[in-house]
Amino acid sequence: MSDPITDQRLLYIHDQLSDEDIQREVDLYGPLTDSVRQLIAATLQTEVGEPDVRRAKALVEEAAAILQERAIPGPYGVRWGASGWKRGWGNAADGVRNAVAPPLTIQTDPDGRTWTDFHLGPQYEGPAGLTHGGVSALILDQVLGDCAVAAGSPGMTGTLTLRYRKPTPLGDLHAEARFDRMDGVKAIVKGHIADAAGICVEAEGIFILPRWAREAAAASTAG
Ligand SMILES: CCCCCCCC/C=C\CCCCCCCC(=O)SCCNC(=O)CCNC(=O)[C@H](O)C(C)(C)COP(=O)(O)OP(=O)(O)OC[C@H]1O[C@@H](n2cnc3c(N)ncnc32)[C@H](O)[C@@H]1OP(=O)(O)O
Repeated sequence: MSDPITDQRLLYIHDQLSDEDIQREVDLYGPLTDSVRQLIAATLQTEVGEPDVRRAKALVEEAAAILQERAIPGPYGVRWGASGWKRGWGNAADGVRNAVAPPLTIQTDPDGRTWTDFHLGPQYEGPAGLTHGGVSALILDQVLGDCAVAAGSPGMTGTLTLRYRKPTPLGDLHAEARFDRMDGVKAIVKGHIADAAGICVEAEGIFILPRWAREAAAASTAG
């Protein structure tokens, strides 16, 4: 029987890929992902006639069949190359190969502040003309989670608390996070999403390295 903890561990993979090979994959798959992202927006915005909709559908199905000819059977997981280059390429917020991701390019300043300027297209709509609250949560989860990583305390999200202070428009937005403190094994990180006029959503996250990873880290330090 499959065990979720074992399944999860098996998807953290050190595959020793060289930086040159990883860069080649970025250059190959990145533009494909961008094209699919364009397709998602076009699918919801198009007003062409019925024959064109049907023709587009057939072309999309043909493209999907080509890509499915050889494919991994499940999630991409998190992989590291020989130099330590980390690829969370299936990640729903910033995955290089995930067209559902806005995408986010998350930066970290020397003082540990983690931030991203990003653009949300029409596919992220919740209330009319506004960003879906769950999408804001997705983005804050990732930006706060990366801030915990930058602070040296990576972890799964234990608790994410949000306060939606004012409606978040679609379009150009900014998100940022700062490490607040450790409380035992819990890393506490605070952040927000803002538009040009100010803060829209505030967040506090508690990130915890799972027990199995804490035990593996303790064993490798001891050994
Ligand atoms: C080889 C490398 C391995 C790396 C490992 C990778 C980690 C990720 C790294 C980098 C990612 C960066 C990007 C992230 C961005 C995206 C994040 C997401 O979307 S995450 C998906 C959503 N979250 C879940 O699905 C969590 C599901 N929950 C769990 O897995 C566990 O419940 C977990 C890890 C949260 C805690 O499990 P326990 O077994 O480690 O916890 P116990 O040992 O019982 O408690 C430790 C302390 O934490 C508190 N605690 C436990 N659960 C809590 C919770 N949910 N909220 C707040 N505190 C909690 C407890 O009260 C205890 O506190 P006291 O030490 O007594 O003060």
